[in-house]
Amino acid sequence: MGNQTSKLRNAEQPWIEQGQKEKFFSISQFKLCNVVGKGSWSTVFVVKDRSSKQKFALKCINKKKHNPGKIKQLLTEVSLLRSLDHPLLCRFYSEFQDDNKIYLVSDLMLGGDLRYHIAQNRFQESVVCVWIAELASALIYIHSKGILHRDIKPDNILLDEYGHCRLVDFNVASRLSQQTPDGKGFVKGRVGTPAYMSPETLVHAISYRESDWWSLGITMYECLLQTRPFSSTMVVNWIRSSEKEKNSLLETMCSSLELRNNKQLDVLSKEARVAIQGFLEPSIKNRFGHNENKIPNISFFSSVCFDTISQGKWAPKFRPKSGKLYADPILELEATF
Ligand SMILES: Nc1ncnc2c1ncn2[C@@H]1O[C@H](COP(=O)(O)OP(=O)(O)OP(=O)(O)O)[C@@H](O)[C@H]1O
Repeated sequence: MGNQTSKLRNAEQPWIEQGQKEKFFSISQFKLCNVVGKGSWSTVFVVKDRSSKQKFALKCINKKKHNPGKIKQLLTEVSLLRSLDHPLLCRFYSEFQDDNKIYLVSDLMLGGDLRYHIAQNRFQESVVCVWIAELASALIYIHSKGILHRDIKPDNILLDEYGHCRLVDFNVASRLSQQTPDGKGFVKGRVGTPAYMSPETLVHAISYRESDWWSLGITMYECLLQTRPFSSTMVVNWIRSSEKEKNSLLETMCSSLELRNNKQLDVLSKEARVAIQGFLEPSIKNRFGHNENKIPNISFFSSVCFDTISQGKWAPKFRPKSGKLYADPILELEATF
C-alpha cells in the first residue's frame, strides 16, 4: 500500500466551517466572474464572495421557465444536499431566491468534468483507480445516509483543481423510502441515463444501492476504454421491446460482458477486468457493492488506502491544468442573468 497523502488539499483549500453554511442570502453578496457550465435548466456562474473574496459556483435557475413540478424536484435536491457533507462531494452552502430566480451556492470545481477529460485522453489504470476509489467512497457515504444517486456517469463527476473527483448533480437522487422484507431499501422508477442503468432498473423499474454500483462500473469501463459496453440506442430499443425480447436482450447484454467474449477488456490488467466484471454483475447478490464493507478489498484498489481516500487526502495521479477554464466559451455569450 502506498503512502501518497495529498497535503496540498488540506493546506491550500479554503474550507468554510459548518457553522458558516447558509451564510449567503442575496445575489448582491457576490461579484459575477464568468460562466462555468450550463445544464438543461440552469446556468452555473463563477462568483466571488465580496467579503471573503473566495470563489464559489452559483447555479441560477429561472423560476418562470420551469413548471412547479420541476421546482419541487429542485427543492427536494436542495434538502438532500443540505443533509450531506463529505470531502468527495461538492459542498453545498446556501439556497436563496428572488422574484425570478433560485440560486444555489456550492464549492467551485475548476478541473472540468470526467466526460471532458476521458474524451481527450486515454488514462492509465493508476489514474482511474484513484478516481473510482474516491467515487466509491462518496457512494458508500451517501448510501449510509439512505440516499441513492441514480445518475452516476462521467458528466456528473467534476474534478477540483487538484484532481480529486466530486460526485455532483443530485437532480434525480432519492431517499431509500421503501423496504423489502430483508431490510434492503429501494426506490421505484426507471430513472437515470439509459446507458448507465442497471438491468433491474431497466427491466423492473426499481433501483437499489447496487444499481448505483452498476453505474459506477459502466463509468469505470468508460474511463479506461473511452467507450461504453452498451450504446444508448441499444438500451433505449431494449426498453421499448416486448417482455420476451427484453429477456433475450438481457442475456445478450450480460454475455457481452463476460471476459472471454469481451475483446475490449483484453488490454486491461486482470484486476481491472475483475473489478469491471464485479460491478457489472447482473445478479444483485453477486455484484460488487452488495456488501459495501468489502469494496476496499477489491484487488483493483490494492494500491490505495481507503481511509485516506475517504478523507479526500489521497494524492490524485492526474491534475487538471491550472488556470485553464474547463468551460465552453460560447456559454459566456449565451448566458443571461
Ligand atoms: N460546483 C460546480 N463547479 C464548477 N462547475 C459546475 C459546478 N456545478 C455545475 N457545474 C458545471 O455546470 C454544468 C451544469 O450543471 P448541472 O449539470 O448541475 O446543471 P443542471 O441544470 O442540473 O443540468 P442537468 O439537469 O442537465 O444535469 C455542469 O456540467 C458543470 O460543467
